[in-house]
Amino acid sequence: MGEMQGRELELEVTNVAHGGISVARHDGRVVFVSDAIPGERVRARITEDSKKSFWRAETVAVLEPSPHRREHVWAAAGPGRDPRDRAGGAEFGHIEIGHQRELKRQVITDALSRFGGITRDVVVEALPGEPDGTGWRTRVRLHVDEDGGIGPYAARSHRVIRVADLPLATPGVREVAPLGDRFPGEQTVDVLEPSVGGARLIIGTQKPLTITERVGEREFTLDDGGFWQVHRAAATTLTDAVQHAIDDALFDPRAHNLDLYGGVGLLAAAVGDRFGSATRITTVESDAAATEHAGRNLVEWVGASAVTARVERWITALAGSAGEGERERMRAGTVILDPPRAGAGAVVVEAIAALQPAQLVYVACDPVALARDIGLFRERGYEVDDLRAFDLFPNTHHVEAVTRLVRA
Ligand SMILES: C[S@@+](CC[C@H](N)C(=O)[O-])C[C@H]1O[C@@H](n2cnc3c(N)ncnc32)[C@H](O)[C@@H]1O
Repeated sequence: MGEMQGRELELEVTNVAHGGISVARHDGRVVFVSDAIPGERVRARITEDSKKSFWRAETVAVLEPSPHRREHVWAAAGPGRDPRDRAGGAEFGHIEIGHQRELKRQVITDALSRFGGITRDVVVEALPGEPDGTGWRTRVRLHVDEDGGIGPYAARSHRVIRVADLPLATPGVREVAPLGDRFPGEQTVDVLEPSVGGARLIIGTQKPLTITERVGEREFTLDDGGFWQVHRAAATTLTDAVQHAIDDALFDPRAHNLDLYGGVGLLAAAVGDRFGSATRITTVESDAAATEHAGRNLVEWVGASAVTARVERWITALAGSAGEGERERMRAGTVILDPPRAGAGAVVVEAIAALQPAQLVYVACDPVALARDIGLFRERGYEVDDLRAFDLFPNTHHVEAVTRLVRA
């Protein structure tokens, strides 16, 4: 810790950076500032000064507000509280919703240029029926503090913040969230509202129960603690986006098509629904419970199968062992991949590229990880020929992208 820690500075905020923070400069040094908006002048407290190249700071007072600043959608996360007592998970809640999307657009285009080596303009699309970025979260994790009380973590820390409400959550989640109750001895309380069957709680590590999610006419089962898209309209939006991203001219239902990081089979089903029940597609997922559900969720597609494996091992083994017939089916194939936040990474990109599929549809929740992987695919002969972005996480800095890459 250096001597600046805890000191307050006046800063001109100039840019937005990945991770929901803004950028300012002080005596030539970059300062990452939370809870500010580019164009503002703020008083900020230095929270980290151990690095030579940059410091971190949190906004204590806004001296010259941006025209895009508005009252925070969640008082518990807003400037009325000391930065250390602000609830995390709504770090863009003080920014007018259209401008949030503009900032997300800037973050994506900047990441694509810096890490992916491409210049591409992007529009961040609002989800249908999205009013102001509240009421969308179908899943909320609350943490238990030392007195048994519950709340979200503070931004960038594991301090539990007691809150009176959860405005980003769906009405059902808000209704059952036991915000005033105590859960001594537990670590977490999850509140979720699947699209079928009403809202419920998962207290600690209780035995998993099966729930049902509906997407259009189709139903998916999954464990209540298992992965499912969080925004109430996300599963439908991504189904539609993946179906549109696939280039028909490059799609062969008899090829070896893959749905990597497949969860309970949402995107494999999107492909099957578009190209028919004989479509061959293998979904690969590391969580055995999810794969078991995927097997059942995809039962009506005779060509679909679900495999429990870590993608990096499975795809490397395939790239190493495939015979000529298999390689031909892979070259004709379409690969959907929807990795967690860290992205697919070099090992997976290398193995996929070695198999030379006709097209890839990459669904990404982190623009920088996506851009890095795009850079790796480009070095191996693929190019982006379609990219859409969706505001799947309004009032947070997160943004989703769906990209098609084809052999150059
Ligand atoms: C972003 S989710 C996507 C799930 C699915 N495509 C969907 O939309 O519902 C990522 C999934 O990858 C799985 N996963 C994470 N790391 C993995 C790995 N190394 N290999 C295989 N699956 C992994 C997670 O369990 C999770 O289900």
